[in-house]
Amino acid sequence: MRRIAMPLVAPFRTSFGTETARDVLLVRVVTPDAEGWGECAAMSEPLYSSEHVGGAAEALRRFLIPALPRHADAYGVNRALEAVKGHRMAKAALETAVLDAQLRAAGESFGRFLGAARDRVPCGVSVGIMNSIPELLDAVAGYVEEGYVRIKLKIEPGWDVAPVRAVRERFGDDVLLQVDANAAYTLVDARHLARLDDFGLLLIEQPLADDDLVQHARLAREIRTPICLDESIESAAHAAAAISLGACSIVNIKPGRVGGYLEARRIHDLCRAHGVPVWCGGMLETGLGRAANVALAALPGFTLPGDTSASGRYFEIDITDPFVLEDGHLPVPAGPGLGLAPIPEILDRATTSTEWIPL
Ligand SMILES: CSCC[C@@H](NC(=O)CCC(=O)O)C(=O)O
Ligand SMILES: [Mg+2]
Repeated sequence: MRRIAMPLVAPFRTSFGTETARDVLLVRVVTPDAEGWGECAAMSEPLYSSEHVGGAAEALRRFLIPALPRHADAYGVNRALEAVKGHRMAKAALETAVLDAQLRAAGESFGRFLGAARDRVPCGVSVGIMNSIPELLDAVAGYVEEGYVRIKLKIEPGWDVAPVRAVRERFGDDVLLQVDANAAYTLVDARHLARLDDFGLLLIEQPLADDDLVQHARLAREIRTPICLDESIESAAHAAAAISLGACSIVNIKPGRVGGYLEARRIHDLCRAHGVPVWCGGMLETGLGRAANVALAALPGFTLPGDTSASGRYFEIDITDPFVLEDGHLPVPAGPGLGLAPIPEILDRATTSTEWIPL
C-alpha cells in the first residue's frame, strides 16, 4: 500500500467541503506473473461517504488483504471480500489491483475485459462552487474552450438558480449542462428545486440524502429535471431498488463507491436492461483510476458524458502519462490491464508512505 500527496491545481468546493489536495491510497499487487495497480477513491475525510483514506488503509491491512485467497482471479477476490461489510472503496482498490495484474498477465486490456464498445469517450467536467458568478463564468469559459462536451455545476442552497441561469445566459441553451447537489437539499426545497426546470438541465445529481430513496421518488414527481443518483447507489441491488421506486432515471456509476469494476459493470447491465442511462462519475483520480474509468465509460450503456476529465483538470503533474483531451474526448487505453503505469520518479516524489503486506 502506498500513500501519495497530490496537490490540486485549484481548490475544488462542493456542498460538503473544499478539497485542495488529494491524499491518495494506491494498492499494488505482485503476483508470479505480473503486478497490478488499484487506486482507492476515498477522500481524506468521511464527508462524501462514510469511508476515508485512513479507514480504507486499516480495512485493507486488517481485514481485506488477509481475506485474499492465495490463488484467485478478480471474481474470486470479489466473492472472498463479500464477508466484510461496507468498505467498498477499499475493496474496489484491492479488486482492481488483482484485476489489473490478471489482465496484464493475459495481455487483455481493461476495456476489452469490461466490454468497451468504443475506443474513445466524450468527456464532461465538474465545476466547483465559486466565490462569485464572474469567477464561475471564467472557469466555465475555460472548460468550454478546452472542448469539454458537458458542464456539471456543483450547487448548494444559496448557490443554485443564479449560477445556472448565468451559465445559460452566457453560453446558450445548447451547452450540455447538469448540476450536482451532493445531498445538500431536503424535500422542503422541492419547490425551489423546481425552479431549475426552466434551464433544460440534463439532470440533477443527488439532490437529497444518500439514504432517501423514497423521498427522491417523491421529489421526482414534483420536478421535471431528471434525477440522477450518485451517493445512494452502492450496489446493483441499490440501483434496482432506486429504479423500481422511481427514485432516479439516470445513474452516476463510480467503481470505487460500488466496490469495484465488476459491480460497476453489473449496475451498467441492470440499468441498460431498464433503459436507464448511466455515466461514469469521478473521485479526482490519478491517471491510474482515470484509465480504468475511461475504459468503463466506453461500455454501450454509458450514453451520457462522464466526469472523466483530463489529468490537467486536477493535477499539475499526474503520476502516469497524462490524459489529454482531444476534441472533447479521451482515448480508451489499449494496452494490457490499465494500459499504463505510474512513472517511477514522479511516483516516488509524490509518495508519503509505503507498506508491504506479504500474503
Ligand atoms: C471531492 S467531490 C468528489 C465527488 C464528486 N465528484 C465530482 O464532482 C467529479 C470529480 C472528478 O472530476 O473526478 C461527485 O459527487 O460527483
Ligand atoms: Mg456526485
